[in-house]
Amino acid sequence: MTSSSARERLAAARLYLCTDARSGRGDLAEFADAALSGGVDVIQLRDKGIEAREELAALAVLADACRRHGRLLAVNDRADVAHAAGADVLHLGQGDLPVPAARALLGDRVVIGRSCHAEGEVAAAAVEPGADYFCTGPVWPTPTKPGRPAPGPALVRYAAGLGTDRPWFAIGGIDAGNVGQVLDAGARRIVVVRAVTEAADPHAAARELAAAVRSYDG
Ligand SMILES: Cc1ncc(COP(=O)(O)OP(=O)(O)O)c(N)n1
Ligand SMILES: Cc1nc(C(=O)O)sc1CCOP(=O)(O)O
Ligand SMILES: [Mg+2]
Repeated sequence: MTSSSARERLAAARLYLCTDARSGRGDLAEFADAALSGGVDVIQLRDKGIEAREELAALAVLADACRRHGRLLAVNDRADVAHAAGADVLHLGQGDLPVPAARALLGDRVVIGRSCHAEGEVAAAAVEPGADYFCTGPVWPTPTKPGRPAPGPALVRYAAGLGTDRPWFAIGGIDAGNVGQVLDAGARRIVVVRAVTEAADPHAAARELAAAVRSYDG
């Protein structure tokens, strides 16, 4: 895949899933198949504290699923792991590697994203050289990111008001019951964790979210 096609596919993505290595009650491949066939466009392995060797093993499972479904594989935090896994995407938070350092390690092929939690961070990420997309959140307080204050839908409205061409996603506390509020605030792309990883039927959960987000297209 060329770098431009990964960027184009990231721009076309509407539903981005972060999962740990244990989702699917031990059958990560089955879980990934269910989520991807339900409409997830990007899967990130987000498993804080996992050892690199174990992380690479889980990424190999997700990479195989992404290849079969033609979707993007994302790595959280670590440029070395993204390189070793042959990932399409690296996601960096405000406290992670600076974008130029990651870009120097990964070259132009890999899509790089940034987390933002305040207006100033959003304004900076919208023009930051080397960054391809950004995320705003948490929209609502979430146990997945304990202790992270939630700027709420106001930050989504701020990002939408910038009118930037750079792709951006809303994240934090989003599920099928409140996704309409996020879309009404101006988001056209979302990231979820529990709404799919903790769903009794991950395929149906992904399908419902993907349909909701895509219903705001065009
Ligand atoms: C797609 C996506 N958006 C935001 C985050 C959060 O990144 P960060 O703030 O670095 O926090 P951790 O996830 O590393 O705990 C993300 N991982 N992915
Ligand atoms: C990983 C993460 N990052 C956030 C941010 O605001 O950057 S919120 C978050 C957790 C989102 O999990 P859930 O969908 O289960 O609420
Ligand atoms: Mg991080």
